[in-house]
Amino acid sequence: MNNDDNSKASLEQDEALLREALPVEIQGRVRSARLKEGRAIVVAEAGDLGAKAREELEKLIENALSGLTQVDEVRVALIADRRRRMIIAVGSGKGGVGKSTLTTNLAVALARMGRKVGVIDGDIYGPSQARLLATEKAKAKADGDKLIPIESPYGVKMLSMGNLVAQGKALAWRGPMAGKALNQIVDAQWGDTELLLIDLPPGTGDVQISMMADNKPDGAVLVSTPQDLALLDAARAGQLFEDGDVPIIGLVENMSGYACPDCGHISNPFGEGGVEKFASALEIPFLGRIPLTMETRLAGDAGKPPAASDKGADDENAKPFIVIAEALDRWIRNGKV
Ligand SMILES: Nc1ncnc2c1ncn2[C@@H]1O[C@H](COP(=O)(O)OP(=O)(O)OP(=O)(O)O)[C@@H](O)[C@H]1O
Repeated sequence: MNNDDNSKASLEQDEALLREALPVEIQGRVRSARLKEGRAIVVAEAGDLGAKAREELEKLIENALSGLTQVDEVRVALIADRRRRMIIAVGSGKGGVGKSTLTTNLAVALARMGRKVGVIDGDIYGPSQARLLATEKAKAKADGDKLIPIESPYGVKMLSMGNLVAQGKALAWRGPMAGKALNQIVDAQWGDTELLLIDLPPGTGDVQISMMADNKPDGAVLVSTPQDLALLDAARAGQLFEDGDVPIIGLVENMSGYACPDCGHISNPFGEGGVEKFASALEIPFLGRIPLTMETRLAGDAGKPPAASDKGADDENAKPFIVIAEALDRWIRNGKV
């Protein structure tokens, strides 16, 4: 080994020593850690943290390293090299087709598969994620200028436009204000969240336009009921993503087939297979269909997403959401559903 190799090995040894002395939950933030004549110099990522959380991070690093015999002094430099999280938008052309229900259940199913997921309720004019994720009683707090997401009981963090605006005042939030609110939520203190699902308002309005400009999603899931009119609107919503070069991950058919709770007969109030045919005509992947069931609606109102069922995919109301979440998980891993 020459001198260069020696010094490289010793730098690496120092770095490993310092990193290992830190609590596991903050190790991922460390960009570099060096030790020079008893002085530990740690550079850590804190772009997503507010003032109080930054102070705490600094203290945690100082306390952990000052206990080492090799260290006399600790210097911490916090940088704001904003960590990139994946953003997936869930959109529809029309309201009431089940976009929010799908977003919640995909988030819960992905969290149960081990992903760290956050939900953003971008539907400023009719926020529903607080009800769906049972966080209605929680108030969003802030650390300095950073909002702190709310922990739902299902392992999914969330923030809603509804947390930023007093009930009944949403209509005054037009244009740039709505877009700004969305930016503030995307920039919140999401911590180790790796994936944000945005439940968009229906259509192609202000929130969508500002999202495409400032927080362009990595992909979009479109949801539609099987009626022709809903499909045409979904196509229009899809166009917005295509125009902005956002890949459409696929199309979901919601409220397809209604199983009569008394006799089990399946009827198709909105037609059958329409969304799949439509997806194939547009060469968009078809991600799956979610039947219309009384349980799904009641579960939504009660803040108990079917995807959180203890029975997992053995629960017939959870299964369709889990199947679509698995397709999404494959897309996140290999870019293909
Ligand atoms: N598969 C389903 N089976 C039964 N009810 C459903 C299903 N999907 C959604 N619903 C119900 O339909 C209603 C509308 O759903 P949801 O709020 O998810 O739609 P949305 O497209 O987000 O609507 P909005 O545009 O108002 O935000 C809710 O009462 C919900 O519980």
